[in-house]
Amino acid sequence: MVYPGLAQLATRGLLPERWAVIGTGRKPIGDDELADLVRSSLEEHGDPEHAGALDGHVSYATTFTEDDPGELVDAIRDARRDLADGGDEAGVTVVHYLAVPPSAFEPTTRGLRAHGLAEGARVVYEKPYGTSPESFERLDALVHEVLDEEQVFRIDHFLGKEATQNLHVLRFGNELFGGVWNRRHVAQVQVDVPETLDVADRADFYDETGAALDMLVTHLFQIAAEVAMEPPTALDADHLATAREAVIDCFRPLDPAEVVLGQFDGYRDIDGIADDSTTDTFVAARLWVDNDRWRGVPFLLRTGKRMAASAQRVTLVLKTPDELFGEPVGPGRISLSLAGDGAIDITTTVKQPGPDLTLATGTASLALDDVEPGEPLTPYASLLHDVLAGDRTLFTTPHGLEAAWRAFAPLLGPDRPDPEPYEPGTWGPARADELAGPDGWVLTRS
Ligand SMILES: NC(=O)C1=CN([C@@H]2O[C@H](COP(=O)(O)OP(=O)(O)OC[C@H]3O[C@@H](n4cnc5c(N)ncnc54)[C@H](OP(=O)(O)O)[C@@H]3O)[C@@H](O)[C@H]2O)C=CC1
Ligand SMILES: O=C1O[C@H](COP(=O)(O)O)[C@@H](O)[C@H](O)[C@H]1O
Repeated sequence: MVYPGLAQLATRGLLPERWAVIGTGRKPIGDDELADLVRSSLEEHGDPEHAGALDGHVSYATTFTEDDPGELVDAIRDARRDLADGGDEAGVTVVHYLAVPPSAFEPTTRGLRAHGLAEGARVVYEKPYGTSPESFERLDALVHEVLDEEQVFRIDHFLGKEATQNLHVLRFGNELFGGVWNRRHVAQVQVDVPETLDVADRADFYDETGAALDMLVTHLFQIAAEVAMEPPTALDADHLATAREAVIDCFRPLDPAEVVLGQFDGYRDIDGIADDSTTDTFVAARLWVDNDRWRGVPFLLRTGKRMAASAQRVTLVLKTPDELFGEPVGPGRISLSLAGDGAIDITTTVKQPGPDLTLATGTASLALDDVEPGEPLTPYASLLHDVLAGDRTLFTTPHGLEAAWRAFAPLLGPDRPDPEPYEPGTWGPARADELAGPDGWVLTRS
């Protein structure tokens, strides 16, 4: 996703005039293999029109460890010299992008310090930033020993999605929606990200991470915070970010009895996965936001691999009167699809066309790329652009993450539920359906 993001920025003329990418990893990669890697990344995840946008800009060097500079330290030095083109090398912005498993964040940060690569650089950390409250604290202490906070960009690409940013525009820009954004009008909130995807091509990363760390404490918590935030003191990007991070303090620590973990049948047969792995490939949780606005409204969060469908939906299920003209009313929903370029769908009760006063349900849909002049950036392109511009608004902060880890912590203790098996191609363990209440998950029903 990083290469396609860069390719989009390059094609749109949004990168600096002179730029270079040095890929790195532990094993050597030859020029042809690198070219294949980049090409397949662009084919699989990018826009065919951007093919070739990275040609001549990408090279590869084996990574450093704390004690060994590998090829990377020299490669960065040479690239800085080339990009400065006889000018001042201090004018070259260096971004270290740590798209590595969480266990590699600390050693890589120590390596940056050991090889003098931290000074003046920006460093992007992928998620999950830590794997527990303790490891989060240890990592963040180390990061602050090595870097100033202004140098740090903790990425959560769900925050870079067009539709995510529309959550607050829809709410704060339209009284119609802003007025119902509370427990008087909302029965429940669902953040639902089922995936048909497998994990076979990233078994090492996945087995040490699992669904709850990979997606719940990260993307789903951040989206829940986007929905739940209090109105910021000013409607600008900085205040919105502060409000988003602040509401995570109100997340009640998860009750393991309100969490269902799952593991799809066949997971343990994947190469690189232990025969007795208890890693979760599915998680559903009921989260409570303990403040006046949301008291009593369940936030239902669900995600998993090898499920029945792929979607990324945030839905506010609205309260409705019990009946109208003697007929049951509902459902009423404000729903956003975060996938792709995003969409907003409003579902309401309407009169069925015809002579009788009969009720029906209708949905009005707005594809966000239909909004003129529609030139959306992918989340990674958008966030990489922010990193280059030094704009940290859509990145997470230690304060918000500390609160997220506090709310997540009960799932790491002895009460962590055992993952329940589920058939690939289904909606996960049956118990997860009960969690959503009598009307169930909106996506499962549709
Ligand atoms: N895949 C996805 O859809 C998304 C992933 N992410 C995040 O990106 C990060 C990487 O995930 P993903 O790309 O899927 O995982 P992969 O397993 O595909 O890639 C991990 C990469 O890290 C390198 N690596 C592993 N250990 C080390 C180490 N000790 N030092 C240096 N490099 C190392 C590997 O290269 P080598 O083996 O050559 O060292 C490999 O390139 C994770 O933090 C994940 O949460 C975020 C958003 C989306
Ligand atoms: O961070 C991650 O996100 C992807 C889903 O990303 P998207 O581009 O489809 O929005 C998920 O599949 C992956 O497991 C996770 O690491």
